[in-house]
Amino acid sequence: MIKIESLTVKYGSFTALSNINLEIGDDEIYAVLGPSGCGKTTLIYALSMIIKEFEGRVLINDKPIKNSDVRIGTVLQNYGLLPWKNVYENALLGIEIKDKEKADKLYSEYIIKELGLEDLKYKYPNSLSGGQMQRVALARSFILKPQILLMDEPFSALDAITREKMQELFLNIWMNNKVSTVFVTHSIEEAICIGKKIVILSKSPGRILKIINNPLFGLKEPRLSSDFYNLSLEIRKFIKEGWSIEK
Ligand SMILES: Nc1ncnc2c1ncn2[C@@H]1O[C@H](COP(=O)(O)OP(=O)(O)OP(=O)(O)O)[C@@H](O)[C@H]1O
Repeated sequence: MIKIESLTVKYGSFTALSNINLEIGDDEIYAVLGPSGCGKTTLIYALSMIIKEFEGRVLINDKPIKNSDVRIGTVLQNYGLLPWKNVYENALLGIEIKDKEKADKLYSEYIIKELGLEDLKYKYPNSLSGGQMQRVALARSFILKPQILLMDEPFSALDAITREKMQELFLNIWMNNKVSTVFVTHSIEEAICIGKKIVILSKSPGRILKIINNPLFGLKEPRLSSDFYNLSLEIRKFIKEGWSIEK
């Protein structure tokens, strides 16, 4: 469980994120939508302790994040792969750093296979496409068996069809390994496919404008439901107003 209480993050005198309050259960994915520059990455950085100075509190299972030894899986925009390690080594990097003893070879192989990385195992990051690198970063996060999962536009480098496949694959793996997850995206459709809750942030400094309980979460093929279109229209209308008018 991630509890975010009155979180405000500043860069010097500039406020990037303002008074965020969220409670993300162990079996929940919060999809975060917000305009460019509103502080979505800043939120991921604060939750992953890349940014350590902030106002308010972040608790993981009721312990301040700074004092917890929680395993955090992150898929960041720059993928965070080490260029001198191959795909297999990069995928196992998180667990080997955190807890070599617990590295589960069978599970690692399963995730690598599920993410279609078997044939790429001995390749190096400089010979991979953006989408392939995203899959390696995703594999690394799952292999870590994290207690919380933070994803910053993890599928942005993929074409539409591969992106849909990856969303489905991600959800399949996640459903079998549920963990509190924050998933940042620019895509309304992706938020509906992935988020149990959809959080809409304001323009900078990012504040929470709305949290939507997503009735389509967990459906096998949400895009085929007529409610999918209605919900995306509703969100689109809300965003159009919410992001253009200062509230
Ligand atoms: N290290 C930094 N120093 C000063 N300002 C920063 C720093 N990092 C980010 N910012 C500013 O903080 C604001 C929020 O940035 P952030 O990257 O969190 O936004 P974002 O919502 O993720 O944007 P995008 O959707 O474009 O990726 C922006 O105005 C950005 O310019």
